[in-house]
Order: sequence, then C-alpha cells, then structure tokens
Amino acid sequence: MLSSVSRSAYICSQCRSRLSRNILPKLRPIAQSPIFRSPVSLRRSRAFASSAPGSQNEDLPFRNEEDEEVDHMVSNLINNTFSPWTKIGLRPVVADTLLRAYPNAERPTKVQKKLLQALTYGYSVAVRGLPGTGKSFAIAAWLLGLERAMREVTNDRGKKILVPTTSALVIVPNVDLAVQYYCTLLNMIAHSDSDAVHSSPDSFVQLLYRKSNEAELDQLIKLQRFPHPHIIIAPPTIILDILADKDETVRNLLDISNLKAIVLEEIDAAITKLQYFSKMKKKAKYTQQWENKQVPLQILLDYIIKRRTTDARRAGMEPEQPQLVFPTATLSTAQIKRFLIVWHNDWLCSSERDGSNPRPFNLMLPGEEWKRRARSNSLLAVEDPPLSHENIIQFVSDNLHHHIVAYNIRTNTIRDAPIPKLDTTNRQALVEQIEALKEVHQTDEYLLETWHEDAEPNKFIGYPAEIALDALQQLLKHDNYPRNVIAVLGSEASMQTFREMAAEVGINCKSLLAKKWNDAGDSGTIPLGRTDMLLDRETRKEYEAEAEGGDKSKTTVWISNFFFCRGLDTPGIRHMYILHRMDKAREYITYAGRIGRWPYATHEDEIRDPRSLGKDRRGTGKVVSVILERPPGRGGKWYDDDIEMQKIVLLSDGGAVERCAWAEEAIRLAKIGCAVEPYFAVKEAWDEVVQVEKEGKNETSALPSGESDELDAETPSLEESVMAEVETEAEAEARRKADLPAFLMEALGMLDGSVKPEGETKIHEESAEKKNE
Ligand SMILES: Nc1ncnc2c1ncn2[C@@H]1O[C@H](COP(=O)(O)OP(=O)(O)OP(=O)(O)O)[C@@H](O)[C@H]1O
Repeated sequence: MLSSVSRSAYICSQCRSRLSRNILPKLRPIAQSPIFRSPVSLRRSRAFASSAPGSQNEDLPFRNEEDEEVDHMVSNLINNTFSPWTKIGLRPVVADTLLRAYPNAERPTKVQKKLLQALTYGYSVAVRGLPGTGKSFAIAAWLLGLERAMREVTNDRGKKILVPTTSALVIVPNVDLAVQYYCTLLNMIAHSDSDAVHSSPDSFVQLLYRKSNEAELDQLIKLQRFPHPHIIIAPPTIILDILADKDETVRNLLDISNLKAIVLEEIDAAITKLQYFSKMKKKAKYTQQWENKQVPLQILLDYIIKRRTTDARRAGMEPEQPQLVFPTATLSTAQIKRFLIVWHNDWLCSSERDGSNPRPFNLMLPGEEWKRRARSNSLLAVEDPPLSHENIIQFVSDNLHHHIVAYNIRTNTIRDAPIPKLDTTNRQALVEQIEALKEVHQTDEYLLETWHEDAEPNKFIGYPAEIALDALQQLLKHDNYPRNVIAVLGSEASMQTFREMAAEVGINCKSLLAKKWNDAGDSGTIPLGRTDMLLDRETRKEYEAEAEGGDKSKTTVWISNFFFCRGLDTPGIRHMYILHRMDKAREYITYAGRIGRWPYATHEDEIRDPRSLGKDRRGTGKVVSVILERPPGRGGKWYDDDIEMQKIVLLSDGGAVERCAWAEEAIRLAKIGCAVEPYFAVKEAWDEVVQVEKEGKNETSALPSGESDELDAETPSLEESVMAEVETEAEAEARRKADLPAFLMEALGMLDGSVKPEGETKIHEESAEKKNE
C-alpha cells in the first residue's frame, strides 16, 4: 500500500498551483538535465493504456500546457526517484503494473538495465546474459509499453482511417517457451489498473502454435474476434502456415507489415540447426538432401522483410526497419552480428555494413547524440558479463556445482570420471594447460575415436533407456531423492519408453512441459516463469524444505531434451542429470541454466541486492554429466552387437585415447568457466585421482592423425568458420597480441570452435560480399 502511494503522481489543485508558482521555475533546469529526460519514444508511446478498447483518452478535459508540464515533471521526478524500472526506460504505467504482477521484481538485474535502456532508445539489440537474469521478462515488459502500430484501412464510407494493429512478433523455438512468455504477459495484463486492459487480454496478446486441427481453428477464431493484437507469440512454423494459407481471409488474420519489433528468442536454436545442416551437407552421401535446407525462422524472417520492402516501395516509401531483438545465453553478440552479415544482411538494413562487431552498450545515460542516432537498424550489443580476452567468462550462474561421472556398462557402476583439473579463470593459463596436455598425449588431435562425426545419430538417440534409467536411479539415491530433478535424454530418445520403464521401478517421471509443470499441484513446485517468488521469504523456506527431498515416492523426475528445455524458467529445481553425450559447450549452458535459477546469477550481484543483507541467498545447484565407459575385453550386453554403441562408449584402458577423452570433457566446461568437482569422492581422494592422471602423462600413445587441429572435439561448422572470418582489425590485433594459436583462441572465445573448410568458405564469403554490395 505504502509503496503504491509513494509512486502515485496525483497532486491536488492547491498544491498544483503552489507548484507552478513557486517550485516549477526552480525545477525546470533540473528537469531539463538528461537524467530526468524520458526518451522520445517513451513520451510518444500510447500503447498500453490508450489503445485498449473503450479507452477514453479523447474525452479528457482540456488542460493547459503548464498543467501538463507540472504533471510530466512531477511524475518524472517521482518515478525516477522511486522506481528503478522507469529510470531505465519502462513507461510508468507498465512499471507499476509489473510491480503489481511481480512484487519481488523490485530491482532490475544488470542485464535488464542495459537492455531496457537500449530498447527504449529504439535500437535493435543483441543481448547475451547469464541464464535466468530476466532477459525475456524485461523484453515482455518493454513490449507491453511499446507504441501501438497503426495500419491504414478503408472504412464503410470509403474513407481511409488508421486502426491499431500488431506491433510486435515474438518468435520462439518451442511451444513451452511460447506458453511461458504468454503467461508472463497475461500476468502483467491481469494486474493492469485499467479495466479496459485486463478485461480484454486477447486484444493485447495472443499465442499461436501448431496443435490439433480443432485447437488451431480455435486460435484462428480468436484471431478473427480480436484482430491484430498488440503482441503475437508463436513458433515460426505456425506463422508460416497461416501466411501460406490458400484462403486470403486466413492470411489476412496476420499483419506483418507494420511490426515495430520482432523478438527472436533463442536464435541459437536456429544457428545450431544451420550448423547441423552444413555438417550434413559436407558428408558426400547426404549432400543432395541437405542442399539449400533452411530453418523455418530464416524462411519466415526473409519473407517478412521482403514483404515489408515490397509493400513500402509500392506505396512509394522507404521500408521501415523493425527493431530486432536477439536474446541469448549462449552466443556472443559478435556471433549474432556475423550470422546477420553472412546469411541475412537484409534483415537489418544497417549502414554499418562492414564486419565490425556490434557497438557495445556501456550503460551511460544516453545524451542528445545517442538520441539523434538512435535507429532500429543499428545493432547494439549488450553483454553481461562482458567477454574479455584475458579472463574466462563464466557462462552459467556461479551457484552451480559441476560433476562428470563415468558409468561402466559392464558392471553397471558409476565412478567419478578421472578428468584433469584445469584452470577455469585465466584464459592464458588454460591454453598453456591444454598445450601441455597435447604434448603429453603427443597429439594435435582431440577428435577422438570414441566420439567422432560418425557417432552423430547416436548423439541424438542418446543412451539405451535401460542404461540411462539405471544411471538415473543411482544418482537419485546418491543425492537422497531430491523433490524435483531434471533429466535430459538424447533429443530423439523416446521419452514415453523412458517414462514407462521408470514407472516400473517406482520413479515418477513427467515430461517437462509448461502445462504439466504448472499443474504440479501438491508437489509444491513454483509456477514456471516465477523465479521472482523465490525472493519471497516464506516461499523460499518452503522451497528449501522441499529441496531436501529424502522420499523416493515424492520425487518427480522431469524429463526433457535440448530442444524442449531451452529458455524454460524452472524455479525450485536444483538437480540436472545429463543422460546423453554432448558435443557442444552451448548444450551444457542451456542445461545448466535450468537449475538453481535466481535473477541475480552471480555472488557479487546477489550480495549487492539490499534484500540480501550481504548474504548469498541462492540455493546451490548440481549438474551431473554421465559418460559411458567399458573396461578392455568384451564389452558386455550393451556393447558387443551394437555398432552405434561402440562409437559412444569410452574404452577405459588408461591409454592416451581415454585420457584425451576426459581432457576433452574438462576443456568443454573449463572454457565456459565451470570447474569440475568430485561427485562421489571426498576432496582429498579426488585430488589423488587427479594426481594419478598427472602421473599417467608419461604413458603416451599416438592417436590417429586427422586433418583438424581442433582442440575440443567440436565438429567445425561452415557458418561458424565464415562468421569467424568476418572480424574487425581490433579483434585480429587482439589475437596477434595474445600470441596464441588461432584455433585455441577460437575454441575458447567463440564457445564453438571452428576450422575453415577451404573452398567452401570462399564461396560463402563471396556470396556474403555480393549480398553486401
Ligand atoms: N528483476 C527481477 N527480480 C526478480 N525476479 C525477476 C527479475 N527479472 C526477472 N525475474 C524472474 O526471473 C525469472 C527468469 O526470467 P527470464 O526467463 O526472463 O530469464 P532469461 O534471462 O530470459 O533466462 P534464459 O536465459 O534461461 O532464457 C522469471 O521467473 C522472472 O519472473
């Protein structure tokens, strides 16, 4: 109550006249200082309240300019003083609504501060922040306050009039993330103090996704009843379905020509798929099938941009650039820019058509110069924490523990994997350690016999369900049956088979879907998308008690895979078991980002929050990666007859191949700042394991030579190579100065290492150049 009073900008008429007589002249110079000036777009915008059906704005009584100035100034002063959200650009009405809907989100996180300022000033933004730091949340709030787009229509009397239309499209990679986004927005709308807004949420936001015919029909009917809502959230496929419909009335249900903003959530999903296509293309036998294969997101964006350009030219105008927003937890912002330059230069009609990195946003309050230059076709980079060349940046929260265990497929036992201890803070030190490892193993080649490109299908299928289940049972027992656990399987593994087999041994498995999670009922889980509730003391106590676990019958194992779990905000879960083999650090970031979630993802930020009273309140999380191994000799039931299995099971003979494989696992985590800790062993015993590993240095055996000098066994991708080509002078200089082998810098800095497949790179460079012209 008190807080809402302190935020109110209401002034009685007596005070108003006193203000304009005595105080206004003194306030004018202060109010004109940049800190109190709200962005132009902010003052102009009328989306949230005024475009609501039944909005009464035109009926407001006439007020003189001085009155307006007093109102504006006082509300600015109050809001800038009291609400940290308005200070960084949210419209006061949205900031108030946000706080009513999410009372614990009192203070924006670091990345939210930078992101909202950049967006409010009209820039397109590539934003990379630690998982769970509220990127999507901030974007959702910004979209609500975005000025409503208008389109011209001819009314019954043949007159041209402007009517509100769709202003923003949020493209998400999977349905669950769409549902989560939608719920966040609905929750904010439900807390609006405008009756017009919360009584008609469908006029503001609608969710579209592929489902049964009836469900899709319902979505279309809603779209017809509440045409062109302010925001549409959808995976790209359903939008393409509608736009490609034979029936014009269906096609017209969407208006993509007047969009002011397009949010591409988890663009990394699309880029990862592109890399996969390119990988398949390189394999001779697949070439035809994968030639010119594109992901739906590319097709959709290409179409939107072309259609807007054609429409604008037809009307004799220059096409307007919508603000593009690329939130990601795993790609660097430079990679996003490279993706745009190489593949989709027309998405962002930038005047900066060189290969330079996006301009960093430094959180300085923008002055006149910023405003003048603010344009949606400039891509700003928001990086938190910023990437640096000296130190290794941690890509996941620092309240997580990382473990790698080896599951012996013959004895069905699990042990701590004997991985080398690597430096996870200093880039130079890590590179030196890797170099030393290479020397020890006498190889430049970290692509291993045990895990190479031919094993690709197995990566997707994952481990046999029996093995994955047995490993899961052992991990659950060791962790004392936590209340909620996420277990990820290979992306093509049958979740249903796994669930059924788990039920037979008394383990309750559910698919990690937004709907099921939120229906969890008596398992006491916090609704998806409500990490902010963890900050509430009572909720937190409850959640901590639950996390203790101890009762197998109360444990729920939420099963998912890389595709489905990305972007999901799964508060209250602290255990993640990875039951398939990974080949990208990016996968690891996505997985680790689902657990131990807290908006202030670093120790430093958490203790800085006044509510922490100098303590770190975050619960710790645990990520366990399971790798299959077998002793020399016959492999046993799971091995001998299965050629695919033979490709993914590590031979634990203590030889160089095995040691390289463990080193590779350690490097994948070290380069994203994660140190591996023992899972079973106590610290001292663990150090002994490490010592044994060091002593094994002398037993070297040569590995088969290969063409790649890749260090971390990540298969090179063509796009990454091309993107890596487009680099600034400054970047190149930094590399030279660092005096390190280029491939190492690549492996460490880019998350996904890459080497250049000669001829092909050139072709793509040429086509990129042509596009640039
Ligand atoms: N400033 C804040 N204070 C408290 N809670 C917040 C704040 N901002 C967001 N949250 C909550 O944090 C959770 C995570 O937000 P969100 O999903 O937007 O993070 P994200 O950075 O997009 O995560 P990911 O990278 O995993 O997609 C949400 O439950 C949201 O309600």
